[in-house]
Amino acid sequence: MSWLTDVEDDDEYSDYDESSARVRPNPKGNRPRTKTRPGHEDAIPGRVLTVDRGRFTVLVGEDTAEERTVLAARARELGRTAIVANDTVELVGDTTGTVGSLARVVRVAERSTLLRRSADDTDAVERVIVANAEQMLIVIAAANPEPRPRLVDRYLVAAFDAGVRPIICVTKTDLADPEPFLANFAGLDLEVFRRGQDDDVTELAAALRGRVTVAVGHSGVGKSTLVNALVPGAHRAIGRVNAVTGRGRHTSSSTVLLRLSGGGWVIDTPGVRSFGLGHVNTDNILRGFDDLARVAAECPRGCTHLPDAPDCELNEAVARGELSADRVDSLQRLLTTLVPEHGATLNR
Ligand SMILES: Nc1nc2c(ncn2[C@@H]2O[C@H](COP(=O)(O)OP(=O)(O)OP(=O)(O)O)[C@@H](O)[C@H]2O)c(=O)[nH]1
Ligand SMILES: [Zn+2]
Repeated sequence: MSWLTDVEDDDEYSDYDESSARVRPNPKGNRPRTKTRPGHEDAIPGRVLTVDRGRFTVLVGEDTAEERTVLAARARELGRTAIVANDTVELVGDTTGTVGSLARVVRVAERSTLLRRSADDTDAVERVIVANAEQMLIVIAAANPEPRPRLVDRYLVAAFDAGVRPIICVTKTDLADPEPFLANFAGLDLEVFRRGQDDDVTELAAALRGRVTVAVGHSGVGKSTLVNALVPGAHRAIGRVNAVTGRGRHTSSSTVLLRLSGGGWVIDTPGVRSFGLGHVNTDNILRGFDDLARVAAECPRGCTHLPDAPDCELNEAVARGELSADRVDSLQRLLTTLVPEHGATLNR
């Protein structure tokens, strides 16, 4: 299973059936269908900060003198449309944000990106985790717990599927040299940050400034420690790594947006440890590789682009010396995470 059993789902989902939160397969882009209804001309926009038991905390009037958080519930007319962290929604009713007030969400704006996961690799039903993120910060420890390339591959696939730019931060570089591990990703041209105990986070903070970044990482890698360094005052609970399992203990499980002091947001996803990739298709991954996608456009129909694929243009371009073997290797490794017998067993 790709999803730890000790993780609570966002309560949002327990009230609605799976079909409610799913997005229709859409190989041409990852924009979901959004329900828009006429009326409510007086509705005001806001950013969903948290989702909890059918209640949404929405930031209204962002960066203005009228900025406030408003508690809201889903309007009946919205039906079962998913509302997730960082969605832009429109509110009607009591939007004053005063204690005891409750507004209604009447619209969910079209999303620019959409991070999704399925329950496991064999499950094509997907759930939305975060909307409109621009970057995915993949947090991985140099040691304790040992870094696993296949886990990072899975995050990368989820990022490419979402249309989100992946970046990596290796923590605990005081414990081990991260370079041998990072060599696995050399062909991907990723921005990589390294951090040891108490190192400052100036460079990473600069890469996040003014952007919306969703942070993901396996338990115990030091994600909370990192988020606290990036967002002083965030007070994300720091766990202890179990000496036997090398895993941390989850202290909280709901997705939350944290504001960066220089502008921008970090979205912490304590409940999201890995991604079931049952909903992802090859084309979605290829979109993250413009240079290779252009070549692969000439492949035979239904080409898997794997090393054994007959007449695959990618393999042939490498053989002719026209494409970097490293880069095609990297793509092929990501594509193999979608082959059930590889992905499913390497999931945890
Ligand atoms: N040596 C070393 N330890 C670190 C570093 N960063 C975090 N730790 C420790 O690693 C342990 C786990 O850190 P957390 O920040 O709780 O990890 P997490 O990824 O948030 O894990 P959960 O608490 O399970 O969500 C804590 O004991 C931290 O003090 C680092 O750079 N070097
Ligand atoms: Zn091919």
